[in-house]
Amino acid sequence: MTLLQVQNLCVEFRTRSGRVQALDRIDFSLTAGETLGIVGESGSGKSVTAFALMRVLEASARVTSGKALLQLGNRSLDLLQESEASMGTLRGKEISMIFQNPRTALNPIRSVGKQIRDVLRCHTNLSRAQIQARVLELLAQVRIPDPERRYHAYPYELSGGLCQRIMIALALACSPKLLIADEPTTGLDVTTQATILNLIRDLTQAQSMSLILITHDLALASEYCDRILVMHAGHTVETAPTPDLFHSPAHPYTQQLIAATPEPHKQLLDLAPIPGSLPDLRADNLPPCRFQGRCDRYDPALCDQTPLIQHQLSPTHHVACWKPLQSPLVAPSGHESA
Ligand SMILES: Nc1ncnc2c1ncn2[C@@H]1O[C@H](COP(=O)(O)OP(=O)(O)OP(=O)(O)O)[C@@H](O)[C@H]1O
Repeated sequence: MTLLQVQNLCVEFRTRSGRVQALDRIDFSLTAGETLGIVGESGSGKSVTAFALMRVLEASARVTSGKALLQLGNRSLDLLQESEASMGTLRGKEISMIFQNPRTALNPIRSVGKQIRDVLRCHTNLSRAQIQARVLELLAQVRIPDPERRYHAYPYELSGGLCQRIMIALALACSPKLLIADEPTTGLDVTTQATILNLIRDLTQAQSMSLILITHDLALASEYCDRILVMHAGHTVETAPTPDLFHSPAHPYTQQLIAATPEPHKQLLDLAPIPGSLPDLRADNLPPCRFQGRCDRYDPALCDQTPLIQHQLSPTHHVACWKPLQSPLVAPSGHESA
């Protein structure tokens, strides 16, 4: 069953130096209980996608088109159209987010136990005693040692790893249907990273939640995600089940990302850096394919056609490229297969 359907999502920022077209026609869906990885280099639009879904974009941002349909029972809500009051109810209860830096996401002047208590007070009808018990249960679930004592701790008294566990407890307090984890292990050491990601995976699986895991690390996404969506410069360039993406990448950017991803058998010199950089998203006449300036398969006669083509390689594998590395299933009507 589809839990979330994002269609044609476009977001821009107004800046002094012009309009930044941060997201352009983002499309993806997520089924109940599925883990979707959103990967791409810095600036590709991963966080803006998450903020748009949570409706926490900053004031200079504007959603210029699109839908984000969240299925709750037999109700379908468009997250981009819901009132602020309705979003206040949905956030924390039905959709939650774990942010990159737990120290800045947590309230620095409130004890962590009280912060979890606040979420439960806001979204449940539990009694005072039940809330207290649930907070301790959540602290134990995210494996905080000595929950009774840590309840009274302030974020500055806890390590980065413990703060991230508190964020997870806050996000999962009301068992939302969808959890968005935006680079949840930024700034943590490798061992703590694995512990935090395993914790997120175990808790979301135990509650059959859907998870969107945002990361620039393709290797990490391959370990934790059922499906991967690759973003480049505000475009969705490829979506596929994780094994398909690795065995038969269809977009040249995905292929380059895989070649740049460390693996146990690869030497440092085997890793191929991705040439070039993201295009300037302030440009008024961005090319239809935003990867063309970095692509060795670029053919102006084909690749400058607008709009950018969406090829289907299998029912679950899609690529936005005129010259994909794999043959499409069927050429879309009106187009020759590239
Ligand atoms: N406040 C802002 N004003 C102007 N442009 C912005 C603003 N915030 C984000 N952008 C632009 O939106 C684009 C997408 O940014 P986003 O933060 O989503 O990237 P990201 O893929 O999450 O990167 P990172 O991995 O570094 O978090 C970038 O080009 C960025 O410059």
